[in-house]
Amino acid sequence: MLCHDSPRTFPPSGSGYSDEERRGWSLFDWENLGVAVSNSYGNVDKDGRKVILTGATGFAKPGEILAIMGPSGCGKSTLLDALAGRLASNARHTGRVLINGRKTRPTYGTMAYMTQEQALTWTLTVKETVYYSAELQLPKLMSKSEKRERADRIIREMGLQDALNTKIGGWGTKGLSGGQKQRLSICLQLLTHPKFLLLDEPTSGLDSAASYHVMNQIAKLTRQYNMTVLAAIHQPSSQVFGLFDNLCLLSSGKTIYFGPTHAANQFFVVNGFPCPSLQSPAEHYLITINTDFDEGLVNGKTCDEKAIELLSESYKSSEIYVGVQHEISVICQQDGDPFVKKGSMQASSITQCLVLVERSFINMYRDIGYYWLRLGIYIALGFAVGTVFSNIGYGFGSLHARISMLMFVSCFLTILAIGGFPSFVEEMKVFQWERLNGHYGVGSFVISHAMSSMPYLLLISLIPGVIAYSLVGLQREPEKFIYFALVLFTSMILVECLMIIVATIVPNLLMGIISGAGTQGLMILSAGFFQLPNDLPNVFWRYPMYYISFHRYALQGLYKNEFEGLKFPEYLGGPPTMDAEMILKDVLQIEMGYSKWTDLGILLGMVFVYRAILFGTIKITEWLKPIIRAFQLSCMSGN
Ligand SMILES: Nc1ncnc2c1ncn2[C@@H]1O[C@H](COP(=O)(O)OP(=O)(O)OP(=O)(O)O)[C@@H](O)[C@H]1O
Repeated sequence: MLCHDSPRTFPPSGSGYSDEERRGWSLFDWENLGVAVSNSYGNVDKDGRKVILTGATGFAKPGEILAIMGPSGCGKSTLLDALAGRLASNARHTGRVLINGRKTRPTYGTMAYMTQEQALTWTLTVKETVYYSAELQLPKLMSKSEKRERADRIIREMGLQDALNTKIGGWGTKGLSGGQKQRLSICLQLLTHPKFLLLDEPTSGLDSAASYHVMNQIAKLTRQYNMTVLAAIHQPSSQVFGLFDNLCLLSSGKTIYFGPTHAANQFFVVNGFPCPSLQSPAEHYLITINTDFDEGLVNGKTCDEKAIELLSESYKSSEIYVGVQHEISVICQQDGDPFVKKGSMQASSITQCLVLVERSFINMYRDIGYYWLRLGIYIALGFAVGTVFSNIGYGFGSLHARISMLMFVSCFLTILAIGGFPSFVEEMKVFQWERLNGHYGVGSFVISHAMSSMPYLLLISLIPGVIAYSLVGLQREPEKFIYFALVLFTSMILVECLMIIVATIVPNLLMGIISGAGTQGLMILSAGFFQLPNDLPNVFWRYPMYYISFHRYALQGLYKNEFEGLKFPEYLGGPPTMDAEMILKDVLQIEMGYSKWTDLGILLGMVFVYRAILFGTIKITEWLKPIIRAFQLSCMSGN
């Protein structure tokens, strides 16, 4: 069996750590950790709970790699999630998790965690992705060239230099392979040399040579920067296995072995499962503890639940387990450094905003579904509106046509923002992943997204606006057209923000599209067109919907803009006796106590309010999640 070059003493010699050793500590320990989920199917107990992990005890130390291994579904990811404080909402954990000997709940940005699901901006190249991430994550005192140097080095170390200018790919565009994406995700996590690095299957999708190179680089950085690394790993080769300091073997949620990698072989020998001479130890352990298949035969012994039970009991009565407990008790007696966020070590908020604006702008430019597709549809609709209402004129019939045309433009064009929803969801996924890993703050995201989308929103409101306005023949004064375009532009900004708020609350694509369309439908219904304002039922529709629907201000502004100054001939042709302002007030029940500019002002004010709501929604969601979880857990334990 291949072992690490310099095996560490285990249990530790002496009873404590020196001050030098404790400086910059990053120490994990967990005792009797159990995880159960509710609302699950399959083997559940009488309370409907399924136990995923039970009695897990262990630790992870700086400068060392702990490998978590076991058959698929044994609870490796669940253990990492529990340690990172990222369990699913239906999961409850028992037992104790300490960081630096203190009970701390890991929050945003306190550790780097590469989950199995990658969230990468698919339109960017490898180089762009790592460069932008370096600018976001690395300290403000570091120069741009130093950041790029580090990014280049990490790209090289992960063997991605040949794919430097390859786009990540997605949505039917093939870019990086699965293994390359995996390595890119590792690059992003390694940029800052984080104190805690959790990797869920870092070598999946990689061939054995690539797996070794990647893990070897991680091992080097682990020793060089004293990082504490935990990696859930499938089927490592002997070479890769030799890089690990400690091993945690799980089977059906039970710990079969936790201790130094080099002592595992002896443990299996003692328990009657010696490793065949030509087999890799890691492979042997995994075959031995896999109970998923009937034919599991190792050295003539069938590996069933009983064998697992035997190994688990044997481990609990072994000296190795005593050693683990001793190590944990030593750790707990130490007064470790408090666990701090890395915020102070990052780029300034202004730099983060500028980098995010640039990155988001490029993504919007390259993702056809973000704006370009909509622009095409808007142009087509601009022509459609222009031809249906062409040369509207000033006859009595034009009164109704004007009202309908303005209604269609202000409501239907904005409702098409739903078309960009898939892109919003993708962007939110990246944001949420980067946020969890503490790459930047919520404020930087909200401001940068608003700024990067402005040019595109101006484009998609102006071009179809010009087409529809000129073909229909609305009032010719430039001031009237500018107002028309400004209302369209502001409405686009608002609807865009509304959809991102929906994507924050409902990140599921289909549910988000339905929720977004439903919300807009309610706003349009209460805008005062389909039912006149005074006829809207007071409860809900008038108060508050009529007052919070931005479509109402857009519609009123557009009506005032178009009708003010016009006179219509009476039906059957006669002298111009119908004053348009009278029509606005008496027929359309428009509030004439203030000018159209006030309507536009309200819309602009709403832009800030909506962005503040987006900021608040993200913050509240982050704040509420642990509270809801705690409430769910107390309900579960009350069962
Ligand atoms: N939130 C959850 N709700 C219901 N079941 C869950 C939940 N989380 C995990 N499980 C179940 O717990 C078991 C362990 O899952 P986990 O993802 O930890 O396994 P794993 O060892 O990481 O597997 P793999 O190696 O295939 O990724 C699986 O059967 C999974 O379906």
